[in-house]
Amino acid sequence: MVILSKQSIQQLSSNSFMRNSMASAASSSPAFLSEVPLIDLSSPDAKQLIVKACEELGFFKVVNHGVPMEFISTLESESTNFFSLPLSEKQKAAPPSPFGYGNKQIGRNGDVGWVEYILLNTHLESNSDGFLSIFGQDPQKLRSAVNNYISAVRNMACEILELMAEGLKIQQRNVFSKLVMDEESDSVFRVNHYPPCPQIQALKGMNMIGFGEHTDPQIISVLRSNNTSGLQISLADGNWISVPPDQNSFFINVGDSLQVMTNGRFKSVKHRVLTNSLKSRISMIYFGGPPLSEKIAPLPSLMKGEERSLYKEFTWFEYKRSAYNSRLADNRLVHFERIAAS
Ligand SMILES: C=C1C[C@]23C[C@@]1(O)CC[C@H]2[C@@]12CC[C@H](O)[C@@](C)(C(=O)O1)[C@H]2[C@@H]3C(=O)O
Ligand SMILES: O=C(O)CCC(=O)C(=O)O
Ligand SMILES: [Fe+2]
Repeated sequence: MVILSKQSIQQLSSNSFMRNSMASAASSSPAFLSEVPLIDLSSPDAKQLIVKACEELGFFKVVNHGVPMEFISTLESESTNFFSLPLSEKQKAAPPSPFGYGNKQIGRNGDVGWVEYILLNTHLESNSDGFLSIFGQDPQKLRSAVNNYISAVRNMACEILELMAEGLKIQQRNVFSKLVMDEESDSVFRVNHYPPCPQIQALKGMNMIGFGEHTDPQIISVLRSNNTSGLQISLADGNWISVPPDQNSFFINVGDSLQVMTNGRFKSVKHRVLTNSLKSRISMIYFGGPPLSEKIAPLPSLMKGEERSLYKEFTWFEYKRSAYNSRLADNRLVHFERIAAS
């Protein structure tokens, strides 16, 4: 269990934040998804089950993932140590522009949440040593902890993307995975800390937004959290469903770019995080993105008969620029949809 200092909790409890986020307090529906699709990566059925989950929900849970527990716990404890530092120390690594420490403000367009976080470039050499030395006591130790974790998670993401291609009967098995394995891949790593929010106990039936609803713009997101609940996904009918936490598994989100590459067959899942009144949540997410110059378009081999592309042509650079100029809850793909011919 992660225990954070009273101080780090107080840092988030400013009155202006409470006023601001009360306005966006969400009514909680305690429903838990009876079964999040569960994929055993060692099972021969994995590829079909992954395709089914991506078509129906855009979200699933993975076991037998092969990521050593030691890599996960080392990074979680480094992160816990960092978030327990005084705010003045953490702010030496701020603002997240785009990489660094962020507190309550998410992105550049006015979104706020009951969260503090670290955003890192997965090419670690692009993050300054100064930043890494604030994050960890020993930058060298931290660098290797982050490297070990990211490379193991990237390999797992690659295996999943190859199973997706096989399940979709695409000849080129690495059609998706080569994009995140590319040296130029524009991938991001994020650690979120949601301190407990005791004030919400008084607000019966309400919850504070930790991270507002959104879809992830990249190809694939690989999320691991501690055992504190909070993550919710939106179903096709608009209902929000709580995802039971599982610290030994990973959760996979289909991102907007994969929705486009499959011409809408896979769904980019809308999700959000609500804060817990008693326990802090730590999540670590790898966002696998393509190189900036990559053209994102439906794969011709997936287009059946007269099927037309639902999207205009764009590069990841163009999509990312547009996404980073949008608010969290905006539908970012709508600007890239083709108007259907009548
Ligand atoms: C409000 C925003 C935060 C975000 C950039 C954006 O303008 C819209 C997309 C957001 C998101 C969601 C998934 C990831 O957490 C993230 C790093 C990303 O690539 O897109 C965040 C961006 C962010 O926190 O800067
Ligand atoms: O922190 C979480 O559990 C999810 C956060 C998230 O969706 C994101 O950072 O994009
Ligand atoms: Fe997300």
